[in-house]
Amino acid sequence: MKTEDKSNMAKVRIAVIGKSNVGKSALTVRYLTRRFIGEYRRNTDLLYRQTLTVNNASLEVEIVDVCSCELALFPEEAIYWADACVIVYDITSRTSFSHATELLQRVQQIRNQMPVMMLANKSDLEHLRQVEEVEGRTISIQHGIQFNEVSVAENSDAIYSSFDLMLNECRNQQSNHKSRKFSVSKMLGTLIGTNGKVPQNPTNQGGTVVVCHKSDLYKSRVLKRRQNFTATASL
Ligand SMILES: Nc1nc2c(ncn2[C@@H]2O[C@H](COP(=O)(O)OP(=O)(O)OP(=O)(O)O)[C@@H](O)[C@H]2O)c(=O)[nH]1
Repeated sequence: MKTEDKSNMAKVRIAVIGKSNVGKSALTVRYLTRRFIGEYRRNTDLLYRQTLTVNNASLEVEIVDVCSCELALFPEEAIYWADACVIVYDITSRTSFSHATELLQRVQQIRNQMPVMMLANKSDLEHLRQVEEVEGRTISIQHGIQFNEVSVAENSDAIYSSFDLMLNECRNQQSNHKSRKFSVSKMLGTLIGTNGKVPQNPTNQGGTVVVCHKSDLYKSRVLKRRQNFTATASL
């Protein structure tokens, strides 16, 4: 795709959060590459960038996989940076469910219009289950968000359908916002003579995986700089 085409492409940023070891990295890589990788580098936040086709339209997606965000280190910067948020817990860990519930409340306190979904991972480990599906579903209904139980290891279809649904929701929000912004800039353009043209920055091409240190992510300037990062790292 040409750079000039890509500069008009919709872009969605997603923050994947949840307690350590729930499968955030495995989920992100599964969604983007269809592969399951058992072990990942710990204590590292990862930023993934990839162009996807969702509902026959290209979309530039950035996903930040925030490593083990304990409540004391609530990833506020990542939540403000993101257009949508995925909260993950592990059905074999009740503490990860309590943690996810607290994260959900805090996310909705600071970004109440942001699309959020909750994924209950490791449904293949039924014999170790500590959290019933109905518990996750109930809390999600109470907060008006999407919920699915999945197994990243077993490649549940719901991983793809739920991410796609959330990306569509973001795109719709953005196009509604854009059309409102367009009418305002058009009106201003008529008044000051710019014909409503808003300058746009060119965006990068291709899929990218950026490895960064956990502490860096809380500095928003670092995230902004990374948007122009082109080096790749193996998964
Ligand atoms: N059985 C099973 N194991 C899984 C599943 N998803 C992830 N795992 C395993 O769970 C462990 C943790 O996965 P990660 O993706 O590293 O978890 P994380 O949430 O990113 O962990 P932190 O980096 O510590 O925050 C790994 O051993 C994965 O192989 C799943 O669906 N089923």
